[in-house]
Parts: sequence; C-alpha cells; structure tokens
Amino acid sequence: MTMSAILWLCRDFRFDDNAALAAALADGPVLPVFVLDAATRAQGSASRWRLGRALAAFDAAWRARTGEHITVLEGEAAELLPDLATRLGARRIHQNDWPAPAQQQVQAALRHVLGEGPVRLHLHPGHLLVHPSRIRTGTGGSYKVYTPFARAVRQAGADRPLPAPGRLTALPAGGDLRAGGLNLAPDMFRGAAVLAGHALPAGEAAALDRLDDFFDRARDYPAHRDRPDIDATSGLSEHLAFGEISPRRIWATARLRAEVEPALEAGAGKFLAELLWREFAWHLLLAFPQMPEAPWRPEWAAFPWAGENAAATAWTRAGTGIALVDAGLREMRVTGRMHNRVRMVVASWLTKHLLTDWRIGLRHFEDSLTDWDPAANAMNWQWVAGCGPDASPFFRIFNPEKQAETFDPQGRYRHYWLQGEGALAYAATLPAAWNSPAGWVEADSAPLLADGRARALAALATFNRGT
Ligand SMILES: Cc1cc2nc3c(=O)[nH]c(=O)nc-3n(C[C@H](O)[C@H](O)[C@H](O)COP(=O)(O)OP(=O)(O)OC[C@H]3O[C@@H](n4cnc5c(N)ncnc54)[C@H](O)[C@@H]3O)c2cc1C
Repeated sequence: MTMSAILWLCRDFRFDDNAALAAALADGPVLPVFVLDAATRAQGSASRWRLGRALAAFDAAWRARTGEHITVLEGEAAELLPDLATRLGARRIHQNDWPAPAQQQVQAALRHVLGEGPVRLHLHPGHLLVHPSRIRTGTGGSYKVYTPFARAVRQAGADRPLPAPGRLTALPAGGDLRAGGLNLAPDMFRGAAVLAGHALPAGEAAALDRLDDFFDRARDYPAHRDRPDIDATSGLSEHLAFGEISPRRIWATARLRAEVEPALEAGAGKFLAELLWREFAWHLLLAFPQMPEAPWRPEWAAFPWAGENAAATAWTRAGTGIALVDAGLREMRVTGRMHNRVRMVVASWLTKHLLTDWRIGLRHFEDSLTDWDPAANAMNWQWVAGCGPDASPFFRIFNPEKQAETFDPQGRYRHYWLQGEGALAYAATLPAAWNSPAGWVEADSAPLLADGRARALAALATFNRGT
C-alpha cells in the first residue's frame, strides 16, 4: 500500500545526495516540512537570516519541480509532527541527521512522544563524509589529533553520494507560513539589509555552480588560500552549513576532477584536507558535545581568562586599532563572512593579546557568521585559544602586523575595509550610540603588540605553575 511520508527538513536543502528524500519518496508522496522551533530561534542572527534564504531557495526549487510549496510550521516538532503524520497517514518521518547537540535534543523529544506508536523517526546520514562509527582508533575511541584522523577517513573512503531523484511526488503544503519572505532575524544588530547587500547567491544550484567555478582556481589554491586579498578559496562553507551541497558530493567531484586533470591534483588534495578539518570538527563535537561551552582539556577551565571588558567590546565593534584585526571584523559585520586566515588572527588577538575568554569571541562569531557551524566554530576557537584537542599551543601568538605583511602584502584587503568601499559599507552599519570616529583610528600598535604578547606569556607561565 502506498503511504505518504514526511521529509523533516533541517540542514539539507538539496535534491542531490539526499538520503532522507530518497527514502521518503520510496514511501509515497512527500510533504517537506520545516519546523521553526525554539532551538532555531536561539541560533545566531546571521545564521538565522541565512537560513531564511536557504528555505526560500529550496521552496522555489521544490515548487519548480512539483508545483507545490514546502510547509513551514512554528512550534516544536514533538508537538506538531506526530499529529501531522496521523492526519497524512504517514508512518515515517525522514530526516538527514544534523548531529548538533541542540538538534539531537529535538530529535529525542520527538522520539519520546512517538514512543512505541506506529509512526517512526528515521535519521539518514548526509551531513558528514563518513559515519563516525567507522572512524575509530585502534582502541575503539575517537581521534583527537587531525593527521591520523584524516588518514583514517581517507583509508575508510568517503561514502558515495546518491544521485538526485528523477521523479518527485509531493503533497500540497499546509500551514500559514510561506518559506519565501520569512524574516527569521528581525533582531539582527546590523540590520538584514546590510547582509542582503553583500550576500552570495543561496541554494543548491548556486552551490553546485560555486563548486564548479572553484576548479577554475583550484590549481592556485595551495599557494593563495591564505591570502584574504585574493578570491582563492571555494566559498562553500555557507552552502555546507545549510546542506545546499553535501560533503560527499564535494569529495567525489574533487577526486574526479583531479583524476581527469592531473594539474588540479595538488589543489584538490589541499582543498579536501580542509574539508577534512570540517569533518574532524564534527567527529570531535559528537565525542564531546560540550565543545562550544567547555574547554576540551579540563585543566584549561582554571585559565584566568578575562570576561566581558572594554577592549573586547571594541574588538566586537572592529575598533581595536589593529589594521588586519579591524579589517576582518568589519568584513564579518558587513558580509557575514571572514577569510580563514583573518579569523585566526582576529581570534588570537582576542584570546592572547586581550586575554579574553574564547567563548566571548565564539558567541560573537555565532551571531555574526552566515556560515556558522557549531562544530567548526567551537573547534577553531578552542584551537586558537590553545585549550582544544590538537590545538595550536597557547604560546603561538599571531602577530597581526607580520600576518598582514605576509598574507596581504600590498595592503589591498586592509585598504578596502579601512579606507575603501568596504569602510563606507561598514560606516553605514554603525549605530549612533556607539559614538564611533568617522575614520579608522590606528592605535599605537607596536608597544601594544609587545605588551600583549608579554602579558599572555606571563599568564601562561603562572597558569602552568598552578596546574
Ligand atoms: C575562529 C574560527 C571560527 C570559525 N568558524 C567557522 C564556522 O562557524 N563555520 C565554518 O564553516 N567554518 C568556520 N571556520 C573555518 C574556516 O574559517 C571556514 O570554513 C572558511 O573560511 C570557509 O571559507 P571557504 O568555504 O572558502 O573555505 P575553503 O578554503 O574553500 O575550504 C573548503 C571547506 O573546508 C572546510 N574548512 C576549511 N577550513 C576549515 C577549518 N579551519 N575548520 C573547519 N572546516 C574548515 C569548510 O567547510 C570549507 O567550506 C572558523 C575558523 C576560525 C579560525
């Protein structure tokens, strides 16, 4: 007998390599449903804003292929989905697993309500390259060091992506909300219009185009990926964060392209090594769900981080007076993005020079980044702060001036954000209450750099004596 099925959308706004969609279609006509719940509302504003765009793009694509809209419901899945399944006569709710701790709680609450009844929740893998149960150390534990982890994933081989389904049968949408035009971030501090003016196209088609375009530049990726003044990286992180493309599709495509064009081999290899950092972050988060809140290495709980302080507030406002740091924070404020090299420098400045708790920076990034990813954000903040597994040692203190000379040698990136068009866009976001100076003010940075470094090393020495 043909049933209908619920496709419970989460971070999987795509047709390609979508195991939950394939399974739902095998059950019968499908109703794709997104539940706007408290966990979603609790996420950072830039990420929520970007989620609205992901929903709108998927809704348009679903409508183009089926003639129907997707359904958006407001409330909690545990309260809404069991009734919906009963009304539709659906026996299965399919979801591609997004193994973030908050989502796991939402899934557990739904499972609890479904109990032993006839409706079941089925979770499908798709957010990662390899299921974590396949990547274990010799003693059966999870890896804590990137290099052996990456080797193990390469040896296991990423799971093969599924093709997009040929035929779709859809149920008519219900509910009062429409996915197009939702404003999920009315509280955004700089106003959604700022991000909208600098947004990259959202949706699966844009993600696949971006992957394709990247291979035109992939040959230079190893040499240029650390240069914020050059468009050398893939820009896929936002699409990955919302599942508009799957990591398995990226993996398979990069391998194929490198096979066909051997000149791309080094670039594709380095690119996949970065994708493995994302994978590593998620495997770590699954092993240690407290990673966004607590240091991986427990002894670091006693490190004398400063809490909220005036210098940290200036940091969040891109007003430190240090050129590369302020340029990066301005980029993030205006676009919701920041180059990876600059993220490291900015994070190092907050945690080392300002000795400020990494969680203050983590939360600012969470609220500001359109590619916010709970695993990558937490792992990287702990990496820079020195308290994570396989972290950069605390005594590695980035010198923002040297970093700028090396990675922005002509000063183009800094100029754009401190004096050029980017500076104007940033100035337009400033609330009057901040009383910010009209232009960029350079601090007397040389003594600050040396002092900050000395202070950080002294704090480390005191901490080491006490542990
Ligand atoms: C303090 C800090 C916070 C960060 N927070 C996030 C975050 O919230 N979300 C996020 O997606 N990335 C985060 N990153 C990682 C990295 O900066 C971004 O993934 C990268 O800048 C995205 O640009 P891209 O897609 O062009 O990268 P590419 O260079 O094209 O890399 C390809 C993909 O590999 C993955 N990747 C690359 N570098 C890393 C890395 N260091 N850690 C984990 N995965 C990586 C991303 O999925 C990326 O899309 C953070 C890094 C730092 C230092």
